[in-house]
Amino acid sequence: MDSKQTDRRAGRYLMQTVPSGEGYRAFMPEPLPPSPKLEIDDDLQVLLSQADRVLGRLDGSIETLPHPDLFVMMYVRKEAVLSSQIEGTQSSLQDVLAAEAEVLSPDRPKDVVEVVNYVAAMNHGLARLEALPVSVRLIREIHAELLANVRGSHLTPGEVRTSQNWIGPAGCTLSAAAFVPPPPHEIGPCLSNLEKFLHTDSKLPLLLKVGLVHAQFETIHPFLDGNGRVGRLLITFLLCEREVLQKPVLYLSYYFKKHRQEYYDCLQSVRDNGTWEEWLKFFLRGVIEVSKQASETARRILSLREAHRQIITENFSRSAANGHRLLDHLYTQPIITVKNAQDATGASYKPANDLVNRMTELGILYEITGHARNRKFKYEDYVSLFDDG
Ligand SMILES: Nc1ncnc2c1ncn2[C@@H]1O[C@H](COP(=O)(O)OP(=O)(O)OP(=O)(O)O)[C@@H](O)[C@H]1O
Repeated sequence: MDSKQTDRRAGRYLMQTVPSGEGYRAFMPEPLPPSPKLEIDDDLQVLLSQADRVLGRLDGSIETLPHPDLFVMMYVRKEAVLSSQIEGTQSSLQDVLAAEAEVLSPDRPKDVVEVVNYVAAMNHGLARLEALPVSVRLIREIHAELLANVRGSHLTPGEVRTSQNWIGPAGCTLSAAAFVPPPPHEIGPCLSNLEKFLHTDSKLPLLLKVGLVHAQFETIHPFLDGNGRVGRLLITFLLCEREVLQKPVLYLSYYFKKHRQEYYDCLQSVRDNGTWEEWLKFFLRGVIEVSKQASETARRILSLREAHRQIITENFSRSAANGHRLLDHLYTQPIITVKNAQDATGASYKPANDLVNRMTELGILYEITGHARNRKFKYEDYVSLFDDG
């Protein structure tokens, strides 16, 4: 493709002026799919088949887990932490798990609320997919969940922006921005074109479609805040909606974070040079990398659970059933109090306390507060499986 064909392929810059007379260039994306159409060369083809294969394998390996939903919940939390870290919050997976053990704790850090909101947005979106296709309406609902009652809530949760925004180093002016997305009156038409593309039954392989949609969404930048997070959630929702994945287990936040500059450069080059294929290669490499990692995590969970079930069977003659019950509970809530253990097993305080103490002696749980009262216990081996990133 020659450069004349590509430099307007993704859209064009429109000169705009603010009332003070200052000029800037806002970008107007062309509707998808790209024209001239995607050139699927050997490299792209190989990446596409590999991504399809590893994603299929990931989907299958989740099915082999005894409690796939437990894995999914941990995964969603990890994604929430990573995704919120890209945005600049500082909570760790440990903070989130600890806060969940004490849901009503008044000293729950604000950053954790943001992460918990991300989990809520994910769950809301997945539940809504039963009744509503991935659409502008769903995108707005997810945005409303994501920014409800947190920093940024003044930024109109669930509403597309009515003012011009821009991307650039902190404090930069509109005219010095790295990128200025479409003017506010163009957001409606841009989003409805995107929705049309989503619902058009094209022959485009799904992963390419998802990659195109993510990049286009980031270019439209329809909200004042949270565009990165909503755009990453869209990837997961589309894969679940089209049943490539039975469970929401593909998250690219870690990959985008690790290759942040390349990620931004690829998006910018699509706009400036129409290089959709290069972006898609970057995207597919991410799908391959994170699918492999997630399959490996699933495999390790399976063997960890087997090993710990065995230890419990050998060491708990009478209370093995409660031990197994608590063990399974730990896969959803890996930091617990004795009260949590009571709730999970149905045992009264004394046997639940004995159970937790015995699991601590056996090295399955670790007490993390160092206090004699209000103790918290962590299922360290499990949590550390999610430590990457
Ligand atoms: N040239 C660019 N430089 C930086 N980010 C860009 C660029 N182009 C698009 N983006 C997108 O903008 C997103 C950030 O937008 P916004 O701050 O609204 O989202 P967020 O969810 O609050 O942040 P984050 O994505 O950092 O978590 C990035 O994740 C990226 O997808």
